[in-house]
Amino acid sequence: MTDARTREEERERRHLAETMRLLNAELERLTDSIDRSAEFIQAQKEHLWEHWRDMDSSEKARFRVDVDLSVAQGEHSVKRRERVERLLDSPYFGRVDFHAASEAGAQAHYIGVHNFSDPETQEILIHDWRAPVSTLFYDFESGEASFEAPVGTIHGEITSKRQYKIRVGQLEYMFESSLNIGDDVLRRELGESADDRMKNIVATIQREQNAVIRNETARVLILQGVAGSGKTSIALHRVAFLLYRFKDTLSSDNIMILSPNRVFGDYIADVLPELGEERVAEIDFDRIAGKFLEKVTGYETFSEQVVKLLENGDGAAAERMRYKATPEFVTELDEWIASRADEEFVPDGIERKGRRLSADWVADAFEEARGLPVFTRLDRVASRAVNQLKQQVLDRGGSKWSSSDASSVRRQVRAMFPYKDALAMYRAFYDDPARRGMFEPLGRKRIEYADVFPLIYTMIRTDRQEGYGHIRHLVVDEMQDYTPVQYAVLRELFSCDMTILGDSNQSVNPFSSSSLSTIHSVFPEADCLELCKSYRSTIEITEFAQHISRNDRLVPIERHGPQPRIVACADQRDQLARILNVVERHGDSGHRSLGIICKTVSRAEALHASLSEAGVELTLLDYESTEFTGGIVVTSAHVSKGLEFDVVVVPEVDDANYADEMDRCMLYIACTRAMHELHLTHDGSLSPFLEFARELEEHPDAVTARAGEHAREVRVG
Ligand SMILES: Nc1ncnc2c1ncn2[C@@H]1O[C@H](COP(=O)(O)OP(=O)(O)OP(=O)(O)O)[C@@H](O)[C@H]1O
Repeated sequence: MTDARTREEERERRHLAETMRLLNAELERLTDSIDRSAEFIQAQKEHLWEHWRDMDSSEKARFRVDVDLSVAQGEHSVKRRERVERLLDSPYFGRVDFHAASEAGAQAHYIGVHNFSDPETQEILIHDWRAPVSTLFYDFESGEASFEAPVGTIHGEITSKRQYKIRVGQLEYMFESSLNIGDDVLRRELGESADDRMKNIVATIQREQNAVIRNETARVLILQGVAGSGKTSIALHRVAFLLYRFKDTLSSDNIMILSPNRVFGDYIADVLPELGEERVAEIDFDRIAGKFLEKVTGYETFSEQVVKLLENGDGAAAERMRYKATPEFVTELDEWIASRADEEFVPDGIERKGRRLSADWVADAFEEARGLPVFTRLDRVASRAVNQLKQQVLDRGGSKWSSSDASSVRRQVRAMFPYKDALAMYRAFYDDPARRGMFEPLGRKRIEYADVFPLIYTMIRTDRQEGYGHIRHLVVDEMQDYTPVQYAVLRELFSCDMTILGDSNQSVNPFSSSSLSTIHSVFPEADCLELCKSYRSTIEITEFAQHISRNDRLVPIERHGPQPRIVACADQRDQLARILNVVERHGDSGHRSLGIICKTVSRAEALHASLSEAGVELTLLDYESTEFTGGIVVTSAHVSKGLEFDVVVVPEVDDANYADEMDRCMLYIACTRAMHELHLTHDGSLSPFLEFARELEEHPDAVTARAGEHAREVRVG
């Protein structure tokens, strides 16, 4: 190391020590203030209990205000203390020296997860990564640069940029990097083992990712990104950015994430708290379906549909799905619903208790409510009729008006329209000979998944429904798995900004997946952005997965690891032994998480049972799971969406198991979950999707003795 570098590093260590000293002093000050607030509140409460009877109402009110104020101050200090605690672990990760054109010299700006100012001088010692000046760190190399400050654009020159890794207050390494966020630091970060949960990436956000995070103008932003390009991470950082940028008008209560399942929701749950923001509410399409259909009809779930297709491909069902998965279908259904009122409502006279309203009166009342959904319109006519007739009956004197009279009037109005509810109407949509056979309920009271959202859409378009009015920003992950009609439902329920992200190569159902252009046709006003760099996996794993499902736009990050292994096994027993072998070696490696990803949940259950019997401690993740656990996990490709593991094993990659297009999607998803190592096992012939990798195939002779003891005559999955 040169003398100059040693001196610089020494200077940085002193700066770090001084920052830590100030942070520790602030921590102490906040802890004192929290303790004092707690003591004050306790004293006030005791005083209140003792003197409650003697106090007049104004005194009581004053006391309550004082207590409320102290509670609020205490809560504020607790939040600040949490931030200081986070900074004490790693106060900053970057520094940018910027010489503003209007100033005499360059100034060093340290960037961390939160702002921190010197309590005495108020000088900003650490800038929040979301602050305007921090864009210099993410968006520019050395040389000319500018950023948008509240006072306008500040032009100048970046004279130096540094990156640091500080853990538990200790400087582990630092890099001088004139480039964007240096590759060395990024590679080091990516080379680390997977955490149990998704982690924040503030220290190494790349320029193209920063553009998505800091986009303030798009009302709807659609982000297509290859596997492992950081879409989910970016969406969460974008939420944190928006909460910071619009802190006066936007809170975490106004944001919702629509995620593919609860395991995924749990997996990402820590990112926002790590960034100093509250968790945001989460929802999925199954819960939306439950809310609407609970009292209407039974229905197949998305996962049941996927299982049906994977286990016993049903051509006619696939045809129905395909028909209902186009934007044209939404237009057709929409137009049909809109024309029902004009075509099928037949006004008639209403009679009750000897009083009558004419068919013309009814027609006029119905016309006046034009613009409302048809069932709301009928209710409006019925309410007006009830009021009119009731008034007439009461004016005449002598007779009374009861609730059964009102019900009779409502029944008469409903009888003027041939459908009793949205479900009846939706069924009738398929009476048209051109659509015959496209609606096949699963028994008397259960509909196919492909009908769930068309029906919900019909319900929304025909009757007033409660939406999510308080939500101001919705994040939709795995966008490719949702059909245009699901987007139409979202549009009706959420009239807010959206960030929609996904990857068309990772669809779990090729019959009803949506491409970027399909989604764009539902949101023509959307800004579309694309992320092509893939960060998760080593170049060897990424290239392997590219052969399964090619995306020419994908650019792998330069990080190397072992070649994926395909192990040809003698039989099921041998295959189980090979998997046990990987599990055993995993225990001794430095890696933390291992995902064994089967094609379906039922295969995952069987393998979970076999491995548990062999004494392996592991967790099964299935459709009912709500938590993501680290360690060794057995799951299905569908459930593994969005997750990642240090090491992945994909069992049973034979030609019977991975044969059609849907299987290809599953195999691609499974392989792209691996960060550092990928193992595939099979007995029988290799899947045609892996033909390209024949030369990687290993044909070990015999089962290893230790593993062989555990292996039994069981199916692997
Ligand atoms: N700029 C970055 N710095 C460090 N790590 C990154 C960066 N971008 C992405 N990663 C890492 O890459 C991995 C993939 O990120 P993420 O899960 O957000 O990608 P994704 O596009 O949603 O993946 P998929 O669609 O395959 O589920 C994560 O481990 C994430 O931390």
